[in-house]
Amino acid sequence: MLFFKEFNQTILEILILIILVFILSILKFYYDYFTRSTSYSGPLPVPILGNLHQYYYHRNDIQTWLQHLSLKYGDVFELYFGSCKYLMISDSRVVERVMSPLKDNNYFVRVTTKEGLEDLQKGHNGILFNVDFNSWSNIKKIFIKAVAAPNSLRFGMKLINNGFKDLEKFLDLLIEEREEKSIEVDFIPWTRRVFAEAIMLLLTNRHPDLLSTYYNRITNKNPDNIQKNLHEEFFDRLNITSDCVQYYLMVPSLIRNLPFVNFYTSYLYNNMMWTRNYMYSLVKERIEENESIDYKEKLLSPDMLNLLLSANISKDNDGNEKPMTIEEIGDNIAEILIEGVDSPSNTLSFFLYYVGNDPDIERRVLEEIGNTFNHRPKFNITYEDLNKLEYIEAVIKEVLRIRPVTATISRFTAHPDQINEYKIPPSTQLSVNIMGLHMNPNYWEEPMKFNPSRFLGNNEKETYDKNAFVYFGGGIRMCPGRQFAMTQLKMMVVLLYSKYKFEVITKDPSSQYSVNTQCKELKVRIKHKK
Ligand code: HEM
Repeated sequence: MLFFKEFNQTILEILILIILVFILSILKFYYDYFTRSTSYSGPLPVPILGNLHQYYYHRNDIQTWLQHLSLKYGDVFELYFGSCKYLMISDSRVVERVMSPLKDNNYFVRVTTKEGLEDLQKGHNGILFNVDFNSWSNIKKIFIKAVAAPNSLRFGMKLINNGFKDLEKFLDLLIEEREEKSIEVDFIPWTRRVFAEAIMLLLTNRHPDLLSTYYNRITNKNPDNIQKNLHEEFFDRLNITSDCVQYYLMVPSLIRNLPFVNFYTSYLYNNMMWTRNYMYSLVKERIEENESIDYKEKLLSPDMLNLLLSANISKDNDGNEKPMTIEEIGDNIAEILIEGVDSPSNTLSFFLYYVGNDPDIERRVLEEIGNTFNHRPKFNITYEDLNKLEYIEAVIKEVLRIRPVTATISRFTAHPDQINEYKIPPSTQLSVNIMGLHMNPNYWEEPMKFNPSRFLGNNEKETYDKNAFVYFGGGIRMCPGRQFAMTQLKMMVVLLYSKYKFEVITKDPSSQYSVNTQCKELKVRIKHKK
């Protein structure tokens, strides 16, 4: 009896001790929080999680949540992901400094080495998370040559043209089958496949046959019996890969490894590894191919994969330049594929949605296409033609103002800074709050209204504050694929609206899960134009 009494007593003491430690650590957390040196307002964080629980609560519409927070807490406020503090910025004066085009602007780095990136064995050697200026700029030069040089832009147009021809073939087959000569489809899988085929061909000279495999599956009586091919599987997993990187950057490993949470963590991690292994085998295949052809032929295919294979970008331990490893090359290509597929396809889907819901805007889009191409039934679109499409460009900009491809853009500062009234302490993680800027009544008249005409002024600087419009980011890390993306988008708009009439059925194609905008669904009825 006495033994049990003493045993219970000890258990009780241990419990009290645990509760005391728990209470003390909470008190310490809030003491540190309320006495922090430079403080901005923001939603109250909780220990370990910070504001992550609020983030996940609002995960279906992070952009609106961030917009509300900036209205509530001001143009510079704090948000905690785990114990990491982010300063969320939606003051255009701060953005101007943070997104300066100068090489040594103090804000070159996106994020510093984070345990999350290390846990993913994702080094800092690609474009997106590179912290070393020289290695980043070498890879960027290759990117510009393969994607953004005038020849590459023209080649990109040709690829979109070919992709559209395939799309047209399959849509026409579907339309012809119907008595009513129209078809209702979710447009997202189609548009995503056109862009994915184009960027894959541009970067790796490999045709992934995504449109034909998709058509075969949806027209088969037992679609579930038709297995996805490897390329399809890869592109379906790509946006999970992008979510995985965000998740590893934001969620501390302690939480990632908690029971039940670890199921989700493994799901993301395994997806990431699957896409990586796919990329690595693609690189290995190319190395074998190159070994079997002569030097002259190799020069004929200056795609990004070959350019990366022949460049000396990495450095060994003694600082000597050396070729990149298969893994480094694969990760580089995968990064660009992620950027190059989802951003344009979401933008095009939202374009169809907004234009389809406003007959006046639709009329102006059709008029511009008609006038530019003189109502020619068959035409070859040139790069110069695309530059004339001012109204369509304004609609694309307005889509990207209201539906930016990402809710935030990160920058890290090593040195302290003072930007107007804002003090930026050293080692601060900044995050440009895009919705806070794009929907800010200080910078935009009727910000909630979809109004492309706001971008039609003769001189952009006079009509809007360019630091309040960061649809392609800004400064030295600004999207290097922007011209390529704009060219492809305009081309798709011209081709689609010249041939088809669209009736938008989906009422709310709102964004989905995570900081990246994902158009969830876009049901449209498509028929031929008379
Ligand atoms: C509608 C289409 C697109 C939009 C709205 C878009 C937007 C963005 C934004 C906001 C950033 C961050 C910029 C910053 O940190 O300041 C970015 C970065 C990037 N984008 Fe795009 N993008 C698009 C299409 C593309 C395409 C088609 C490619 C490739 C072919 C691409 C490649 C990249 C790369 C490599 C980066 C990282 C740049 C760096 O860290 O230095 N993007 N993009």
